[in-house]
Amino acid sequence: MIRFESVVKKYGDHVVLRDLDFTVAPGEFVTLIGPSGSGKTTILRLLMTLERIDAGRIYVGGECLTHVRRDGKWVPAGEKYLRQKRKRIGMVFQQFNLFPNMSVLRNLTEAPIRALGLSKGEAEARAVDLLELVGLGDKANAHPSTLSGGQQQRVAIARALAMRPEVLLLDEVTSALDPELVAGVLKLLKDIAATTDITFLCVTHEMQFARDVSDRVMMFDQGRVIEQAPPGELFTAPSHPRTREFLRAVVDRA
Ligand SMILES: Nc1ncnc2c1ncn2[C@@H]1O[C@H](COP(=O)(O)OP(=O)(O)OP(=O)(O)O)[C@@H](O)[C@H]1O
Repeated sequence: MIRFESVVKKYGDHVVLRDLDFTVAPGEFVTLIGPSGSGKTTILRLLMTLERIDAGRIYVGGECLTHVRRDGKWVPAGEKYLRQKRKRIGMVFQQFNLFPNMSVLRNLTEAPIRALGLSKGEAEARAVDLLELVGLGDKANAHPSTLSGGQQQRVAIARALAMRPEVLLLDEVTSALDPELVAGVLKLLKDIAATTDITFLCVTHEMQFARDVSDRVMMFDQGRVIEQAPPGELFTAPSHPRTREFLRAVVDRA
């Protein structure tokens, strides 16, 4: 579960998110679409606690991510608290962000050992299972640089899953891939979404993927959700003029 409650995020004088409210239910797959610069990645960065909000509160799994109660008041959470909470949230990035000097296996075991306290054996058993799941059972000892972009992205997905996240954030995960590798990665994510109870929040320009996999699509513009609906509804009969304009532009570009 994810909940944004009256969230404001500014960079200097530039207000990126304005009193933003939305909820993603447990196990739901929600996709954020909208024009460049509208604040979609900022939402993911806030959930990764890479940025601080200026007002409001964010909740993950029913607990507040950004604030703690002290003497009956909400105060911004400290770094130690944020580190704890961050463990429940996985993210897969556009650029894979694998550790280049580690084998594929170690890419998957490093964080579970360090942050979750798993033994090396436990972490390796989990990693081996996940590499099988993403179709890379034979690449455990390979180094990321020897893999294709699609394979590297599969490793990044497996690495995120190795932390058993409650929430998985996807940020344009296919943008850096060669076109022929996109479908395989999207199919993998679709299968994971269908077979786990992970809550997904996804930013993508792949409208077909958004249509295929999402329970709900949120159209975002200038720091606000201007329309949200199941994909069948939003893509076929968008009600907001900005959504219609955006979808037309996306189709024209394709
Ligand atoms: N670190 C930063 N410092 C200053 N401004 C920033 C910073 N990060 C983002 N912004 C600004 O915040 C706004 C929202 O950016 P964000 O990356 O969230 O948009 P987006 O909707 O994800 O765009 P895109 O689809 O192009 O990735 C933009 O105007 C951007 O220039």
